[in-house]
Amino acid sequence: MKITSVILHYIQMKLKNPFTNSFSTVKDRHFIIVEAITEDGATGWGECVAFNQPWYTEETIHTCSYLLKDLLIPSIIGRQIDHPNELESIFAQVRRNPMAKSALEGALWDLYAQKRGLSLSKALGGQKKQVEAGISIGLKKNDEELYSAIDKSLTQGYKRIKLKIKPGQDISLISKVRRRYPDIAIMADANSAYTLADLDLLRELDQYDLMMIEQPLAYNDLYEHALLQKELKTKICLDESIQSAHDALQAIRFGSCRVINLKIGRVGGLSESIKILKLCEDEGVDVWCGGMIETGISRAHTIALASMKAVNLPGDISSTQNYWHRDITAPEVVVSNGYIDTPTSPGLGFDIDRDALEAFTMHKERFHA
Ligand SMILES: O=C(O)CCC(=O)C1=CC=C[C@@H](O)[C@@H]1C(=O)O
Ligand SMILES: [Mg+2]
Repeated sequence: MKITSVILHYIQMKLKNPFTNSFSTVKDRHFIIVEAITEDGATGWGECVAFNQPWYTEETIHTCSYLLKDLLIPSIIGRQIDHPNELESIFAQVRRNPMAKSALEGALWDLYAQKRGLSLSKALGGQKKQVEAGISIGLKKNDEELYSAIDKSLTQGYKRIKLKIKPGQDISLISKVRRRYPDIAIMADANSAYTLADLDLLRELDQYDLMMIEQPLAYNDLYEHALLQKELKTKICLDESIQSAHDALQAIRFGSCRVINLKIGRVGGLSESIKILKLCEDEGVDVWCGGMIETGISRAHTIALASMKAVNLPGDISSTQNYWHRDITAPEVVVSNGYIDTPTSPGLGFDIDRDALEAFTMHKERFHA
């Protein structure tokens, strides 16, 4: 296939409710939606999931915009590309910056799947007809709000609940939730809010039967997580620390984690994600697909990835209704009894709602061969 033009749609979407974690409260989301068009007139879609500020990883929507416009789009436009795997060497001129690369790579995977008449799931090698959905619940103003969010998630059938924690809202929060809900599957995500000086506190979490604790220590650390994992019964899951298959290899070999939260954007795209899944399968490490408070486009990529056999735990793949009044894809992502059906039609399996896309668009930029 040959990409003859790319349109970047800069959009802004307001969340139904603010989402708070240890470092930030997200109220509205800016995305760059990538529309890539081939010489045959086919259209593929990708999404840049970076945040406005670099509190999660170092990338932002602005750094991604610069890289897409000045380096990544020019490197592929007008060029014959037979398989999205070829992008790894084409993008090698840019070190790191996985979210920028992933935004464009996702559109090429969509095109590649369409061209072969396959769903994205099948094009990746996915086998599951349905994927297991978990939900991520942000920090709340008080216990009542937290319990009501948990109750709602349980009614909707989510397979596991992820709770955000931070210093001052950790043992107290988890112990109360565990007392009130003795049998539910819960895990905690700290977004790097602790250090090894908090070892005693982190050890205390062992008594609450958490499925795992996600990214307790520094966003770029592997060494101290390995020391911590030796001290804990609870499995450590890494999120921010894993930005490539090589990071995943090091983390597994060092013993820094027993679980990986695989986010397509954070690791540079679907091709790199597949390498990580293969590694996890070979090494017997648990893995699930995370989300980025994203639109239906990125969710569609994530659902396709989660349909692969190596993904063995429910992901952060909540329904459209969880974050948005209106999404830019149709139909909505629906979670039913804790499952999402893997789409079977060619490509993403979701249509782009052009009216919604236009309604959220702040500006667009076009690039031609
Ligand atoms: O998209 C989703 O539903 C998951 C959201 C979520 O939990 C996160 C998204 C992005 C940054 C964090 O706040 C958090 C995470 O760390 O996994
Ligand atoms: Mg996380």
